[in-house]
Amino acid sequence: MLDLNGLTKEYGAFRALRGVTLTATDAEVFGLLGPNGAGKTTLLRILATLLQPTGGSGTVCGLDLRRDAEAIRRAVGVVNGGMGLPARLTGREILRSFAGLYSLNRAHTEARIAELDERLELGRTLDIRASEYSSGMKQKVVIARAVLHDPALLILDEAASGLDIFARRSLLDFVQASRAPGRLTVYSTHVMSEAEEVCDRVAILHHGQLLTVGRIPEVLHATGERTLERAFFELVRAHDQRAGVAHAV
Ligand SMILES: Nc1ncnc2c1ncn2[C@@H]1O[C@H](COP(=O)(O)OP(=O)(O)OP(=O)(O)O)[C@@H](O)[C@H]1O
Repeated sequence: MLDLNGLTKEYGAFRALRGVTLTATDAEVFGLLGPNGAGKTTLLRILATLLQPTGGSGTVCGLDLRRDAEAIRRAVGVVNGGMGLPARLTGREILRSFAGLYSLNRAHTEARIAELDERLELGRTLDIRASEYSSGMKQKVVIARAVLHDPALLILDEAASGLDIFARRSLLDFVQASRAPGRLTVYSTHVMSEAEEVCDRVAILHHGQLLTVGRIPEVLHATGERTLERAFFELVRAHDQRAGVAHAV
């Protein structure tokens, strides 16, 4: 489903990703964790083919990140914290206009909107303009728009940031329910409790390098810690200590 081999990304002289190798299978929620500036958004943008890697290779749903960008875009849905919506349109109009981009027919679109209304409790958001949305209402429509075409890979990048506890709960429940054959959800966050709740496996990225990839109990066991947050601190600390030693030699 997702197969990355030594992916690198340089912005000028700055190395944002330093050889990322990982695989993820369908029917799982895969967590991408890391402190600010770790390279999470860079990696997710490469998966969505919004950025080209500088080196290495990778496939999404068997499609090549470099050669098959257009096909990958049809197979991917993206949600990030900063997405905008056209202020003058209602939720239903926004979803219908997106359906047009994906060439979904009218009957399919209406059935899908009804299904997402039920799953995401879109309610009033469908019939009032986006300019009148609260941030939780906005995020629901952003998510509905991202999954309207039933993408094989759903990428959520800090999707819960800025949401109140109700909207956050409904997002996490939606992610929990997203596991299905042929579907992979990649959930990026720096909030460890969210990852602990919804992710089956996690990768911890720091300074563009993967410090670990595994099921959460394996990560806890390997670090001897009780919580993912403690395991995260320990892995980052140990890495920085080794890097400090390496710099000092
Ligand atoms: N267009 C760019 N040009 C130069 N440097 C960039 C660019 N985009 C990102 N970077 C740098 O690459 C590094 C990784 O950024 P990225 O946004 O991928 O991290 P992140 O893990 O998503 O961080 P955050 O949690 O703060 O969003 C950062 O040091 C950032 O400053």
